[in-house]
Amino acid sequence: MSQMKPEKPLHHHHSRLLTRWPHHSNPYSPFSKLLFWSFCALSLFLAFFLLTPNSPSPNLHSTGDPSQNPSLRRSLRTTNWGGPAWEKKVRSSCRVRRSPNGLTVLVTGAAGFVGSHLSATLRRRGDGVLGLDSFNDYYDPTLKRARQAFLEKAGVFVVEGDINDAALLKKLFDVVPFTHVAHLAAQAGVRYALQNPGSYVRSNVAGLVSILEAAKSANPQPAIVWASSSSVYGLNSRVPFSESDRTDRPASLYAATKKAGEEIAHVYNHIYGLSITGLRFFTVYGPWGRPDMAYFFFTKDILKGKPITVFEGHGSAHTVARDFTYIDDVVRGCVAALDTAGKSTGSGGKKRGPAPLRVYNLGNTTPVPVSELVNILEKLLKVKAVRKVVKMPRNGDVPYTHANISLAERDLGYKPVTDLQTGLKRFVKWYLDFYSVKKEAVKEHGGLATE
Ligand SMILES: O=C(O)[C@H]1O[C@H](OP(=O)(O)OP(=O)(O)OC[C@H]2O[C@@H](n3ccc(=O)[nH]c3=O)[C@H](O)[C@@H]2O)[C@H](O)[C@@H](O)[C@@H]1O
Repeated sequence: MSQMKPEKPLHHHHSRLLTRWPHHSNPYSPFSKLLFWSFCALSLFLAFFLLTPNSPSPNLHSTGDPSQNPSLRRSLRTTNWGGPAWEKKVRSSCRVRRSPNGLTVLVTGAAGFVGSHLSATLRRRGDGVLGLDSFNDYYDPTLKRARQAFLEKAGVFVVEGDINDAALLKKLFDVVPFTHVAHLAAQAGVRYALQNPGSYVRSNVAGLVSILEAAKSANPQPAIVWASSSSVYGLNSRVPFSESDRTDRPASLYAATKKAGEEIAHVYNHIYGLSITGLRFFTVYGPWGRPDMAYFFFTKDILKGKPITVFEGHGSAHTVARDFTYIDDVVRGCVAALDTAGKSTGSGGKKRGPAPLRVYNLGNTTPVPVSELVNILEKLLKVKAVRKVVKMPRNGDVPYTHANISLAERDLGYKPVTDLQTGLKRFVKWYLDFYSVKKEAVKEHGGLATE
């Protein structure tokens, strides 16, 4: 593509180009100019797409970021949705089996960790559920495909597509009168933002806007429940974290994009009357979890006998701890948020009256030090971890999270019931089964917990 870059001053380039079209007697005619500028625009466009480098990370490559990810670029360009058979699958997945109050929910990020659990739970209850997922390769897509397989068995169709694909979203809202959107598609992970900042902006900012644009134009307008993050509290030092605390000092770009999402939610609620609920998740873990999260790759590395890096804090904030929250508890919170979401009031892009705008912490209320997380994993796996304790790098991590959940308790009836020991036991059981870890193989590294 480099030959498409202008090497000479533009006017040279201009006249040289125009000599290729001799039938235009006047090289400066309006038509020639139009051709010339179209060519320049096309060259720039192609150069932008084809010369953008790929992610440098070998195992956490690119994300929901079309410019950084060739496979995603392809999937955005090729239309693999539409047609009568596809529409039939969409409609059947959205059929409500629980009347009269059944919901019809579009779940974005349905092949993701929280999205897959939420989709299955809603479908089991008899709600109509349609999934949407880009299946990008931020982490192993085979795990996403496995989640898709269990959703298919549960009667949930997952459409393969991107949240930034406005035509696809319009089509979905044309085919199905969704009552709710559970928007869980996002570029997750705090530390990866240092490697691929653009993917956070595209998924968490542009992607959210794209969903809200589609929702505000839909008729009826759905209510939106979406995933914010405990990371919005950033450098807040008041504990436990309450929804009324400051969230204007994010420590990572990830947190900044989630905080931006909360402000964007305000705009769409204010202008268009969309009912919007943001849920601040606190380090959600459990079976079918995300391989980029510490509890997951610690398990993998401990089983392999590989060293794990355990962060410790700086100065007085010595203990690094998280309010780890078990997936089933979080899913109950999501379902309650959907059930209690008031209606959007607008139609056809016009606001008709005020609509609810809510934000809730979904945490566990019991922070546990990361060193204790490792102790529990060691006991469950019966393998001693090889720990490398290092000072927490300045990579966007915060030392401590702790949720005050009284608001969610009051409005959603949210009540987490799973402690870290219990939740990790279920995770480890799933992990060993899913990856077919043989007891014999594990014993080589020191043994394995037996039930
Ligand atoms: O709830 C949240 O707000 C966030 O929770 C997690 O972010 P995080 O809490 O950083 O979860 P992990 O990446 O699993 O890290 C857990 C703990 O392990 C520590 N850690 C991580 C990696 C490592 O190599 N060593 C280590 O000690 C981290 O500092 C952190 O304290 C998710 O990755 C985010 O997507 C989510 O928004």
